[in-house]
Amino acid sequence: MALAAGLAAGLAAAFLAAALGSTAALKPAPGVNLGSLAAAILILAPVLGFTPLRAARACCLKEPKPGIDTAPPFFTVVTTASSRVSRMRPASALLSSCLAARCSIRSVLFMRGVSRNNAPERLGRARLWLIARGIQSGRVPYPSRRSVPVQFSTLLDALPQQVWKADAQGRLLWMNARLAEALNRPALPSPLVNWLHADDREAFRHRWAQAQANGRFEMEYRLGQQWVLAQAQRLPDSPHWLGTHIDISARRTAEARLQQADEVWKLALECSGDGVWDWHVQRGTEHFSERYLRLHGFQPGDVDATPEAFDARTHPDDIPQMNRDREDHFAGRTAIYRNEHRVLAKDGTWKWVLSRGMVIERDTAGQPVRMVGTHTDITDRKRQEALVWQQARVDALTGLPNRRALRERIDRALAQRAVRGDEELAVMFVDLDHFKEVNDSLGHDVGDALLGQVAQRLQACMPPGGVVARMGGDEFTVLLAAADAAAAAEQVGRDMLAALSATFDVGGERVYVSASIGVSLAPRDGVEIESLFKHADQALYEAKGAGRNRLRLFTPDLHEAVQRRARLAAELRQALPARQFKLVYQPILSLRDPTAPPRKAEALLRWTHPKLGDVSPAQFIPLAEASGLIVDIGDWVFREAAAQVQAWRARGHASFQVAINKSPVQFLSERSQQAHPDWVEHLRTLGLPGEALAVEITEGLLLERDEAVAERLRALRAAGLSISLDDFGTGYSSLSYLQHHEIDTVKIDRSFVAGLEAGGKALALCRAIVTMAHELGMQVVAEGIETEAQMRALQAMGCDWGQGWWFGKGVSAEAFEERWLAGAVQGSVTGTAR
Ligand SMILES: Nc1nc2c(ncn2[C@@H]2O[C@H](COP(=O)(O)OP(=O)(O)OP(=O)(O)O)[C@@H](O)[C@H]2O)c(=O)[nH]1
Repeated sequence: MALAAGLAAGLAAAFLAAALGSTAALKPAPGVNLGSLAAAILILAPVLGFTPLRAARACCLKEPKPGIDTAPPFFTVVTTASSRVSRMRPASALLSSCLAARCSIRSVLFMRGVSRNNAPERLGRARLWLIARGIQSGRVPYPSRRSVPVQFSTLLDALPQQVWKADAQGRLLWMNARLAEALNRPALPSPLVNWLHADDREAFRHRWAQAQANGRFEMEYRLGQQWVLAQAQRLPDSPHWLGTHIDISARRTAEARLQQADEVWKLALECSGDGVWDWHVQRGTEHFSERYLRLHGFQPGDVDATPEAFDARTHPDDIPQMNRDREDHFAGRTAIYRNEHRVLAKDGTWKWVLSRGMVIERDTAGQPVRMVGTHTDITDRKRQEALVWQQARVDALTGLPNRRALRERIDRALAQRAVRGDEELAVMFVDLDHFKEVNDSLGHDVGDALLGQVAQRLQACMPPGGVVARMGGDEFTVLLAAADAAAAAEQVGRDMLAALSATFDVGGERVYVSASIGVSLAPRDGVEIESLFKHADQALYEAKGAGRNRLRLFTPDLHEAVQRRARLAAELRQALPARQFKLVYQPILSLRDPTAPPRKAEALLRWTHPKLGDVSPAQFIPLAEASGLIVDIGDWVFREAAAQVQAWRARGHASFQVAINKSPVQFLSERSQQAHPDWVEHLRTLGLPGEALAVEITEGLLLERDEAVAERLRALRAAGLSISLDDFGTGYSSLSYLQHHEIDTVKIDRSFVAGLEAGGKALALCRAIVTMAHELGMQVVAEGIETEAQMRALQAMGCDWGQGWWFGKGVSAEAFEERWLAGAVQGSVTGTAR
C-alpha cells in the first residue's frame, strides 16, 4: 500500500509536471536511460513492424534487458529506471510509445528496490522496474509520438472521467481509455466535433472559437449515447488543450423529464392564451415561449429573446413598480409575483401585459434560482378601464371634467403648491342665476342645450392651465393657479360674466342667463379642498344675495355672516317652544269701497329674538325652509290664524277671512301632506268653514307641474279654503298654469304697484293682469299700495282688493281688532295708519 501510495503521489506530481509542460514530458529528456527507450521501441517493434532484435540493436540496448511477452494482442513491457528521480521519464516514454501504437495499457506496476535477482537495493540507487501489461489494438501508430506520458495515462485511465487532449482546432490528439472506448478508438487526430450529436455541433464550434480568447471551455453536449459536461483548459505555453468529460446523462435525463413536465404545463398555459417565461435568475437566462413572443408581435428569432431585451422594451414609467413587485416576491413578502406593465410591441405600440409568476426554486441561502410565470395580454381590458376612468371623470352633458376629476386636479394642485409654495390657487364656484326658470319655462332639453353652450363660453375664458368643471345642475367650478390668484380670479370672473351676457340661441329660442361667482383662495382661505369649497360656496351665497350676476371673493366678514346665519338657524329651533313667534295682521280692503271695514287680512309671521329683537322674515324664513322647521312653523301659523279668525267671526265679523302664506317647501314636504287632512279637520273642530282661511302660494309651486301639488290644492279647495297666488308677475307668469290649477285670487306683486304712478309698462301690466284674472273668473289683490295715486289707479282698472301701508301695516290681533273691527262700524278709512 505504501508503495502504491508513493506511486500515486509520484504520478500525480508527474501528471502535473506533464500538464505544465507536456511537450517536454513526452520527449526523452536528457539523461533518460536509453535502455528504457530501447525497451519501449522493442515492445513496440511488432506493432511498428520491426523485429524486437532490430529494435534492440537500433537502440544499443544494454542491460537490463526487458522481458517481453509479444504474443499479440497482449504485450508486457519491462523496463527500468536508474534512479528514483528519473523513474518517471522512461515510464512516460514507454507509455507514449504504447499509446502511439494504439496499445492500451491495462496495468502498470512499478517495482522499486528490486534488483534483477530480486535482491533489495538501497533507495536512490535502486533500479525501478516498470512492468506494463497492455493490449495492442491495432497496427496504426497510437498514440502519436508527442502524447501523454505513460504513467499519467495509466492514472487517467483509472479516472471516472473521460480525459482528452486536443489542439487549438479542437482535434483530439489523445484520450484516455474511457473516452477511447466510448468513441470506439478513433484514429487520431480526430476533430472532437465530429463525435458530437449533430444538433450540438454548431454550438460547439461557436463555443470552442470563443474559448480561444480566454483559454477555458465549458459546454454540455451529447457524445455517443451520453450527455457530458466538457471542461477544458489550454495548457500553459502550449496551443494544446487538456479536457475532461463528466457523464451528466443521469442529470440530463432527470432534467428532460422535468422539462417534459415543464413542457406540459407550459403547453397548458400557452393554450390558455398566455405567453410563458422561465427565468433562471442566477444564470441570467430566460426562456420565452413562442406565444410570449407572438404576444408582443414577434416571431421566434425576430428579437433577442433575453431578459435584458424585454426589460429594455418595458415602459420606463412601469419599471419601478415592476422592480418593487419582484423584490417583494423574492423576499417572500408576496406568495405570487403580479405586475401590470407596458411592453413595446414590434409594431411600436405599447401592449399592456399582466405578468404573474412564482419562484419555484431557491438556493440554500434562500435566493431565487428559478422563476416561472406567464404574460397575459390585458391591452383591451386596460383600454376599457381607461375609457371607464375617463367617462367617470367627464361630464356627459358638457364634455367638461366632472366633480370627481376636478377634486383630483385640486388635490394635485394643492400637493404641488405645498411642495413648491410659489403659486396661489383660486377655486371659483360659478352658479347660473334662476336657471330653474329656464328649465321650467322652456323645458329640460333647452336647459340642457343651454348648459352645453354655457360650458363652451366658460371654457373659452380659461387661461392656460386653468380648469373649468361641471359639478352638476347649473354649477360650474374653476381652478386657477397664479402668483396673484385673487387678481386672476377677478379677471376670469369678469370675462365669464361678459361672455354669458350675450344672448344664447338655443334651438331658435333667445335665452338670457347670468351667473353668480364665489371665490376662495389657497392658502389664504384654506389649504384643504373642503375648506376651499366651503368658503367659495359662502362667497357665492353672498353674490346671489347681493343681486346675482356678480363675483364675490370670500372674506373673513363673510365667514362671520355665515356663522351668524348658522347661529340664528340654531336659535330658530327654540323659537317655537319658547313662544317667540307672533302673528300680525295687515288689512286687505275692497278697492270698490276702501272705507268699508276690512273683511280680509293677511297674517304675517314675526319673530322676536330675546337678544336681537325683531328678526326680519326675509332672514329667518329661508333658514326655516332650509332646516325643514318651516313645516312646524307653518302649522303653528295655521292654527294661530284659525283661532283668530274664529274669534273675530264669533264677535260678529261673520265673513272675515285670514290669509296665511304657505312656502313651497312646506307645501311639498311629506309631513305637510299628512297635515292637510288635519287642517280641514281642525277647521271643522273650530266650527269654521273653509272660506275662513285663504292659503297664499307662490308661482314657483305651480311651475313644478306636479300632479301631487295639483291634488293637494284641489283638496284644500274642496274643503272650502281659498287659494291666492302671491307675487304674481315676478316669475314666469304663465297663463297656462292658471288654467291648470284652481286659483281664486291673484296678488299683483308690489314691484308693479310701485311703478304705477309713472304709468307706462307697470300700468299696462297691472291692467293686463286684472283683465286676465277676471277673464279667468279670479279676483285680484294689489299688494304694496303706498300712495293714494296707486290706489286710485288700481281702482280705475277694476282691481278688486288692495293691501299696503297706505291702508295700514301689519299689527297685533288686538290692535287690528281695535283699529279695524271695533264695533264693525262702517266708516272712512284713510292711509293715516302708515
Ligand atoms: N336642464 C337641466 N337642468 C338641471 C340639470 N341638473 C339640475 N338641473 C336643474 O337646475 C336647476 C338649478 O336650480 P338652482 O341652482 O337651485 O336655482 P336657480 O333657479 O338657478 O336659482 P339661483 O341659483 O338661486 O339663482 C334646478 O331646477 C334643477 O332641476 C340638468 O342636467 N339639466
